Amino acid sequence: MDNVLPKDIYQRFQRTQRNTENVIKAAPLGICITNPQGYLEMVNPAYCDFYGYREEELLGQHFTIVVPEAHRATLSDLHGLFINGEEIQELRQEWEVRCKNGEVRTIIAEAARIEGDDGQPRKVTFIVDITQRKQLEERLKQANDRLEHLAHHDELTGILNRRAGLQCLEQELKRSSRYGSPLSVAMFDLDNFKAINDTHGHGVGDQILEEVTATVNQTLRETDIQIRLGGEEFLIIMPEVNAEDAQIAMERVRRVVGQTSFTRQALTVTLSAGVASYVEASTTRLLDHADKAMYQAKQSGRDRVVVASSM
Ligand SMILES: Nc1nc2c(ncn2[C@@H]2O[C@H](COP(=O)(O)OP(=O)(O)OP(=O)(O)O)[C@@H](O)[C@H]2O)c(=O)[nH]1
Repeated sequence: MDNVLPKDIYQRFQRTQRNTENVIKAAPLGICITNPQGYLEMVNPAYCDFYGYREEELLGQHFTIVVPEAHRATLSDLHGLFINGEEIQELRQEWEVRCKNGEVRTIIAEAARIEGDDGQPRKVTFIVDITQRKQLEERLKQANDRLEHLAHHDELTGILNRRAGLQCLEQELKRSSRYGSPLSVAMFDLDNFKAINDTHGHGVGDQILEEVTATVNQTLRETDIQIRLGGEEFLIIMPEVNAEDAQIAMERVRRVVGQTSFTRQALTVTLSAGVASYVEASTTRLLDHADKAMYQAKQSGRDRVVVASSM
């Protein structure tokens, strides 16, 4: 280097500077430089393309031109802290930004503090568009939520399915056993449902199941839990309710369902129910008793509630 003339050094320096500028121009990621007050001093083509602005529309503008209204104050504060060196040297964060056409996108912005040729600090920000990744993540989350819901709920009626319902009963039984509180269950089955399907079709049958579920839910207390055991058979868990009150509640359900017209065809349907109350912490025994009581209700003419004899 000793024998290099000052003119050569100057030319080399100029070439290096041009090279750097070309690299910044060609960079696939958006780059901008802001002054200490937050005004844009440099934007590269990728930055302009991403936001949909021309270079001259951005230069001299406050950087929050691309920030949604709700985040402007926060980002301005953060910029001030960062440029004055009160925060970490480099900042990497995910942000929502707004393009010229109003579209909101998600970026990861990585910022570094540099010294400008006037000795003042500058913020260089590199942005990477992660909108698509975010959208995919969101769709994946929604799909997972849906799967999670389907794993525990009956698709037709939206109430708990058999597996989730029985787990729930298990928990409620444990609670009753621990605190010595009452717990009742009512198993019910729609009467002569086959005839409805045969006469009006399976679609109408499905609609009746949906509407009956909603009617029963409205008739119950908020703390009661309705479960679809399968087909036209349901279970209601009534925490803190003794056999006598469960019978009263179930009689009300039976009456309301029997008096309601379902579907556009204004069809009526009745139900038979068996009520059993907790004595010992066995899900199987409790369900068995409710089932037997429901069978008795069917046997003795349907459209009635039978309470299981004490266990
Ligand atoms: N539409 C519809 N029908 C169903 C569904 N699940 C079960 N079923 C029908 O429910 C009917 C049940 O018939 P059965 O078990 O003979 O009982 P029932 O006709 O209700 O007579 P009882 O229970 O003795 O009063 C059958 O026709 C099943 O196909 C369903 O998800 N949708």
